[in-house]
Amino acid sequence: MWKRVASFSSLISSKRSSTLNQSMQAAYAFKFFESFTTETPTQGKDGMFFKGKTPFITFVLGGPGSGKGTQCEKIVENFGFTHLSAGDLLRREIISNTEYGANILDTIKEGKIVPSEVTVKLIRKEMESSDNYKFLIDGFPRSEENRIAFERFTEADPDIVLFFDCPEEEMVKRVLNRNQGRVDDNIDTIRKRLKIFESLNLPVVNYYSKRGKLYTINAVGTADEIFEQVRPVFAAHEVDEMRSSRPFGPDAVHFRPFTLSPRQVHFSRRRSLFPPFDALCLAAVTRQALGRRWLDLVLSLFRWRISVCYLVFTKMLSMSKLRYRIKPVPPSVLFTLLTDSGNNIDRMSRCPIQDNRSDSSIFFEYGWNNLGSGSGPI
Ligand SMILES: Nc1ncnc2c1ncn2[C@@H]1O[C@H](COP(=O)(O)OP(=O)(O)O)[C@@H](O)[C@H]1O
Ligand SMILES: Nc1ccn([C@H]2C[C@H](O)[C@@H](COP(=O)(O)OP(=O)(O)O)O2)c(=O)n1
Repeated sequence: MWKRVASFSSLISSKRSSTLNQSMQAAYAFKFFESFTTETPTQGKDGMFFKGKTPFITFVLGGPGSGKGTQCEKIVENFGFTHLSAGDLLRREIISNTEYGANILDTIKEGKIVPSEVTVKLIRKEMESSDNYKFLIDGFPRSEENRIAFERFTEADPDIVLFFDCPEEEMVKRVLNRNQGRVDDNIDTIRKRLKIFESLNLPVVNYYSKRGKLYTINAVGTADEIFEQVRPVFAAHEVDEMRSSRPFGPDAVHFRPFTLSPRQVHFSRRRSLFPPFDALCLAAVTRQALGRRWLDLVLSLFRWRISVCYLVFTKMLSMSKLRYRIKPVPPSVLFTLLTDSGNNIDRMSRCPIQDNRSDSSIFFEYGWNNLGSGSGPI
């Protein structure tokens, strides 16, 4: 059955399938998938496996024994991802003795790659049943065929691609010491897997490198040392993620899961909350400073210490996680800060009409020109 099926999967280009017996794999892949699945796969994210939140997908690539699984455990602990190891999912099929378990076992023993549709289906099923939206997909895609099948069936694109770069001899040493009773952890299969890694996996690595998604990690060193290279990648993206899931602010308007293209989501995630306020502050300070003699610039900045403090405060806030918990200061409060506190004495002494009205109302009556436009007492 595994090798009898003659129909080609429409997902796999015949050009790519020429490498390493790919055409044969492709030939039985689609039929295999048809039998494997109990439902007709529909393309697109809507209603498929994403429950109201754009998934955050990380592909974890690297040769056998490069330490992918070890680092994934640390990423899960530190950043709350759900770890989906393609190899583990396939091994689970073997252990559960599903109809195709035996075929998967043969493929793995040979050091070859299981038909993409099978692996994609298993991954997608796990994603669908997970409450999490942050996924580490370990050991996938292992070939261009894997990558294309994933894109087609899920219409999803990885946010990050990690590549653990490890010398071959180190990988061989680690795999032979792995001691997990795996059928493919023997020198013959490892040599085959390394060849396949080079011919099929490295093109995928190059593909993501060209698209600017690849983070190459030097996989030599202790697990902790390696994780110190991995940590900043996720720390940076964690901030972006929190920004995109904020319930208020500019992103809230732009963040509409499932209707944005991955590119649009990418940009909306990077939209800052504070630029309008920062710009307003900066404009206010600059305006005050313009037209003065250069010596007055320092004084004006001092006079505007509150707005400067606000500027620094918002900048710091925009870089911290607190930004998601603190609502931005409304423009009216900002104007009050700019007009009342910093210029109180000066403005009152220069204002053509001395009265008891609130500082803000005087500002709105006399405008910028009557505020702090001299080098009087601060
Ligand atoms: N940095 C490291 N230094 C030495 N051994 C490691 C390191 N990282 C992982 N290992 C060991 O190497 C073996 C393979 O690691 P694993 O995480 O399973 O790799 P992969 O998932 O890439 O095949 C395991 O026995 C693991 O304990
Ligand atoms: N995308 C994948 C991932 C794994 N496989 C098969 C073939 C691989 O040799 C085995 C084991 O994969 P696994 O990711 O567990 O291997 P390593 O952790 O890299 O040693 O599973 C596959 O066919 N397609």
